[in-house]
Amino acid sequence: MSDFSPADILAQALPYIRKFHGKTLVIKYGGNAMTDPALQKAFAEDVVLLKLVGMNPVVVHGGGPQIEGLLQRLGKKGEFIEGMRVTDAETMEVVEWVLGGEVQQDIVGLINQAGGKAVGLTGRDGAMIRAKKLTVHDSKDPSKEYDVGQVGDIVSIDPSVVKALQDDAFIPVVSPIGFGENNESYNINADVVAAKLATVLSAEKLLMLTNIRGVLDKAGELLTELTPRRIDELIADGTISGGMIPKIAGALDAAKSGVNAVHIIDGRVPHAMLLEVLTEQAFGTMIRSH
Ligand SMILES: Nc1ncnc2c1ncn2[C@@H]1O[C@H](COP(=O)(O)OP(=O)(O)O)[C@@H](O)[C@H]1O
Ligand SMILES: CC(=O)N[C@@H](CCC(=O)OP(=O)(O)O)C(=O)O
Repeated sequence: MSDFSPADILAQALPYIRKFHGKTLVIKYGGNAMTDPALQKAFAEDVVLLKLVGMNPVVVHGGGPQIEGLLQRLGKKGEFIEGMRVTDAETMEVVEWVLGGEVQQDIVGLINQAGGKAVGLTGRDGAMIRAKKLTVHDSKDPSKEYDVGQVGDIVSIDPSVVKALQDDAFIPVVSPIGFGENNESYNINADVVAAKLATVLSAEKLLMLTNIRGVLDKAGELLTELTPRRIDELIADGTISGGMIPKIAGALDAAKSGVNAVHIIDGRVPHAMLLEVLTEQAFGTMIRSH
């Protein structure tokens, strides 16, 4: 970027502002990408800037490390299977408390401070995210199943509350909690919620901000583009593992369901989102639908 003067950079943004005007951008803000206060502030400023130039950002946030922190204080240790937190009743209470409370309100507060009008929602609000119990399949041997407790599989998303807020100049900030037939709560992976929400909103872009440069190959090199076939290979040989599994699965679903641009990007880079949306710079990993 140092080759460009500030005026060059601003001028470069114009075609992107025109292209994305009035379009919905779903931004997954990972718990790992939100640990540094200066980065959090830059993130909130980016969201507000995109809104003020006429785009419709919708934030879906995670909070894995923050949940882990409270579990530890309570003397519990989190366990993950295939990137999903094993969620017993007590863990579910912690998840609701952390995601629906502190983490969300921090993001809402920072966006408001940056001059936006953010509204925090969980999947219960506006009867948005209906879920049922998820059965996790082993990524290498799909006949093998795991019970991970109160983890939700999305049944449907009704985005009308998000749309209503968008139309009224608000910025929705969604935490990944769903509700079941008997009003029970479900803990849903935030990547999965972001991907599905992007699909039902017919979003132009899905940006997943995480704590790594993008998807890496076995040698640690950045993969700038991924096709469905390559993703299958990388999962089968164990190159993609842990938290990257639901992220890439969600990203691929969204790409196949018509979200035009799906990118996994490095949330540790200040203003990562602006660079991705408003400049020519290729950044992170782009997921292709075919
Ligand atoms: N092939 C891969 N490329 C990049 N990251 C990977 C890969 N396989 C597993 N990972 C792990 O996935 C993590 C990102 O997922 P996760 O921790 O769930 O992030 P977030 O909190 O942003 O959702 C990375 O930090 C890395 O440890
Ligand atoms: C089922 C499941 O794993 N839910 C996640 C929800 C939060 C999340 O996804 O946070 P990140 O985006 O920061 O990873 C969890 O309990 O950690």
